Amino acid sequence: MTDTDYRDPDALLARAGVGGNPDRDQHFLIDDRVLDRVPTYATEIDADLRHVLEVGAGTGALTDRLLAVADRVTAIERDPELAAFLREEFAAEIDAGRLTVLEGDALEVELPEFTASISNLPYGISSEIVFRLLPRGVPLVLMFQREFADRMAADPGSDDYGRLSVTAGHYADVEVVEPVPKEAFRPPPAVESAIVRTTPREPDYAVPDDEAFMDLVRAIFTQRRKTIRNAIRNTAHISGLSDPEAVVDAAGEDLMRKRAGDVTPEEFAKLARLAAEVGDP
Ligand SMILES: C[S@@+](CC[C@H](N)C(=O)[O-])C[C@H]1O[C@@H](n2cnc3c(N)ncnc32)[C@H](O)[C@@H]1O
Repeated sequence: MTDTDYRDPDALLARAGVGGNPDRDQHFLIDDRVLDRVPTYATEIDADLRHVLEVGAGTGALTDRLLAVADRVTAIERDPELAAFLREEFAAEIDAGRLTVLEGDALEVELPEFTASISNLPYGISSEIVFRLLPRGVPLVLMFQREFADRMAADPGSDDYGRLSVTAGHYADVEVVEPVPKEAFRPPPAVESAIVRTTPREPDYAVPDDEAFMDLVRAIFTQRRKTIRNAIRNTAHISGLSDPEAVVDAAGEDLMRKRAGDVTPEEFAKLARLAAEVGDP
């Protein structure tokens, strides 16, 4: 907790003249205690936040807290009225060079270099944005739907384990740090939420190409009930493998007998490496 005098989230909503539109993925955080805690999950692992990226800044209730802990913040907001409100409300911080408001779709704007992302995300873009942010190798503190958060943090062998868990687990240690009830938002979303923190780690099992790795994982999980051997064979047209048999032969019998839900990120990385070495032209 901090004694900084933050802008009141209700007053921000009133000044912005918005009520939150679920059709536009707008659920604003109004619980001061949650708002205060969100940045601390990042400062616990990186006390010196130089440049924070916030995706979906809304009326700026979280932006305000981020400016208190970071040297600089870049806030992306798609809604033109909210972007205009942010530029007006935070004019002093913008003039001081501490805040940049990027108006546009976070999946399309060119992302700056940043040292952490802390965001109460629009849930409609959770998957795409997380696959964009994870390869940057910086800490992420992101609010998701609870079910998405659980899938992201799932271990091999559990029902929730899938493409999302593999990709996240490859780039970072993933923790669900706080469940957040619907009442913390206005309007309340239909489902419970949770804050996830990812702490990047240099995998000791590098992949040659992030995109090829993600394509391979996605392809194999389309056949999660099949053995990896058959999944590799059946999905070469999706993963882009030119010589799936060479990968199957090189990967070893133990791995080929498993199913996707039991394969660790490290083993997927091994497959991606083999694919680059023997399976591609
Ligand atoms: C869940 S609200 C969070 C708002 C604010 N950060 C808060 O905590 O109160 C998500 C925000 O993202 C914006 N948004 C929705 N889709 C977006 C997209 N594709 N790119 C950027 N912003 C988006 C919405 O307009 C909304 O302001």
